[in-house]
Amino acid sequence: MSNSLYPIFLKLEQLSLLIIGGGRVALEKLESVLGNSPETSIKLVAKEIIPEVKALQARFPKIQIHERPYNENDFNNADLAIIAVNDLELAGQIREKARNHDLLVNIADKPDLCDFYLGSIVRKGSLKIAISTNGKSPTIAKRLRETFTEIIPDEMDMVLDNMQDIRNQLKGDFNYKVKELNRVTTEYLADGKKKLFEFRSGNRKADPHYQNSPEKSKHISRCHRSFTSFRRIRNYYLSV
Ligand SMILES: C[C@@]1(CC(=O)O)c2cc3[nH]c(cc4nc(cc5[nH]c(cc(n2)[C@H]1CCC(=O)O)[C@@](C)(CC(=O)O)[C@@H]5CCC(=O)O)C(CC(=O)O)=C4CCC(=O)O)c(CCC(=O)O)c3CC(=O)O
Ligand SMILES: NC(=O)C1=CN([C@@H]2O[C@H](COP(=O)(O)OP(=O)(O)OC[C@H]3O[C@@H](n4cnc5c(N)ncnc54)[C@H](O)[C@@H]3O)[C@@H](O)[C@H]2O)C=CC1
Repeated sequence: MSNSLYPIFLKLEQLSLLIIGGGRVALEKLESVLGNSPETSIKLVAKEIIPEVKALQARFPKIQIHERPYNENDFNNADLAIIAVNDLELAGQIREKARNHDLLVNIADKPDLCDFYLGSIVRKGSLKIAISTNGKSPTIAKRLRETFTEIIPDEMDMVLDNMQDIRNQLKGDFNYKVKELNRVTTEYLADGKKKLFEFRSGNRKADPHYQNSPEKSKHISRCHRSFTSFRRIRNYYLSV
């Protein structure tokens, strides 16, 4: 079986999501969506809706809930749909209607009918990793999520903050930036804090106030911790 799924990272909060179904599976999908993109505009329609789904409305005011059978108008203005109904034939019919309205569709229990799958999602601050097993084993996707969440240190976010600072400080054309960022990360992965800090404080070397300030010590320890973590992650993977 080929693995031709193509992952993208949607700005879901700028789109409109239609969910049909209000049972356990709809709840699971909603939690995944809201956990990552809490401001998403969601219209949920289902004949019967479990209390846990209804309760989400209090915390996430952009969910509109309609307890009734779905109808054709529900597809208007939606960009994506997640279908979690307990009836395959019905799911197939809903998919056709959604397609006629140019929506991309996920049908929870029918991979063959899906335009997209939901992934298992690892989050560490700004880092996000989406995992798919090509539909073969959602349980392994979940286990991998747990493993990565455990082994990637929380300080990973500091690595990203530092790299963003460095990136913003670089002056030059695109090729120069690419070269510098590759050089910086190669060096720091190899030997760490000193060079990174010199680079980071480069434009403040002439500032005696900064050189003796608590701010400088804070920056050194922050850089040190974040790149130590980064090296630890990398060395771990190189050793297994
Ligand atoms: C194809 C896909 C389409 C889609 O739903 O998007 C799909 C399909 C199906 N799932 C089924 C069952 C389960 N799904 C889960 C869990 C998750 N399922 C998710 C995604 C996907 N599930 C897509 C493929 C992703 C990939 O490529 O790997 C996750 C990652 C994301 C999310 O849903 O948020 C989320 C984990 C989130 C997390 O915790 O990190 C569990 C485990 C549990 O709940 O503990 C079970 C029970 C155990 C088992 O079967 O493994 C069944 C059988 C239904 C039945 O038998 O009735 C089908 C239908 C079929 O395979 O035919
Ligand atoms: N992809 C996945 O992760 C998994 C998928 N599944 C499958 O997902 C499906 C849904 O599971 P549950 O949420 O547990 O089922 P459920 O029976 O609790 O929920 C089905 C929902 O569909 C609604 N519904 C039915 N007909 C409707 C209509 N005409 N208009 C509007 N709403 C309608 C019902 O009111 C209910 O809210 C099942 O078929 C199950 O096999 C189950 C486990 C995991």
